[in-house]
Amino acid sequence: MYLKLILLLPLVHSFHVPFPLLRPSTTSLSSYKLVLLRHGESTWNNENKFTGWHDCPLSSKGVLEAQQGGTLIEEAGYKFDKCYTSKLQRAIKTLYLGLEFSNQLSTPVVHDYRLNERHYGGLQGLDKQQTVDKYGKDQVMIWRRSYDIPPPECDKDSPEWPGNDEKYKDVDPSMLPFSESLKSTKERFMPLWNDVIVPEIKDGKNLLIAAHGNTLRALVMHLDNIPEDTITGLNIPTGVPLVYELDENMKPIEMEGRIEPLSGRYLGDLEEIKGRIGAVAAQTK
Ligand SMILES: O=C(O)[C@@H](CO)OP(=O)(O)O
Repeated sequence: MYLKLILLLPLVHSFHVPFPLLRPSTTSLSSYKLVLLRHGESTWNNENKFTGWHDCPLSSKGVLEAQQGGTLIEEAGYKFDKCYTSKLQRAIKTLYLGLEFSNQLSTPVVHDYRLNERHYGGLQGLDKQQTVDKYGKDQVMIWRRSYDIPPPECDKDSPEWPGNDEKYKDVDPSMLPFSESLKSTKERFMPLWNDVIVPEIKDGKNLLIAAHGNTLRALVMHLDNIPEDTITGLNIPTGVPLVYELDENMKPIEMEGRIEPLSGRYLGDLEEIKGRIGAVAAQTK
């Protein structure tokens, strides 16, 4: 009897393999899974304003997008052990709506400022199209999408400098930006990825990261080893779950239905997603 049980154990374990999406907390034998989610449309996205660290809420469309993102997660069967998000309400609210609509609201959540959007410096609050009219399309494109050129800085006494915001009172002020390029955003985020998130993934935890367009661009740039001159053309749509499978070295496995240069794949209708990606690009014409 005991012998039979012992012989059966490996078989019981192998039942996990064909249904990796349905398992609550362990990984398949071949890969780790990670789900990324950009927040739904915010009120300032809707008003076409540079947002950065400004803490505006989701628009009503953004709420719907986040709910739909949660439904897609539920339909695909993803369950999370833990979630990471920023200190900004549009990402936090998106995360909770995503968890609510995938029936896992009790999942533990970590809020870390290192997942905040790229700080847009002195541009925060300006209308994107008016900024194009004033400075020209090329200059604004450099501020929006160049890899290492930051927008002009905000002032130290500006409400847009996070050192003047209670939310960041526990953060060393020297770590709080006046403006950031994608490169400096990536440098801010990578220690959280390497020191905190990667060990949890390797420990077998299924994670959901709800963050922002530019922090997620920084993460996929790292995961997919995207060159600096290619990342400039990459935009992440609001509220669409992006699923990655990673090997034991945290290298992504190319998934079916992916949109290059990403190895991960978005959940949902590909044509609609492509339209939403194009809409982000078209915010400055
Ligand atoms: O304004 C912002 O903070 C970001 C994301 O909404 O915009 P962009 O896509 O122009 O970097």
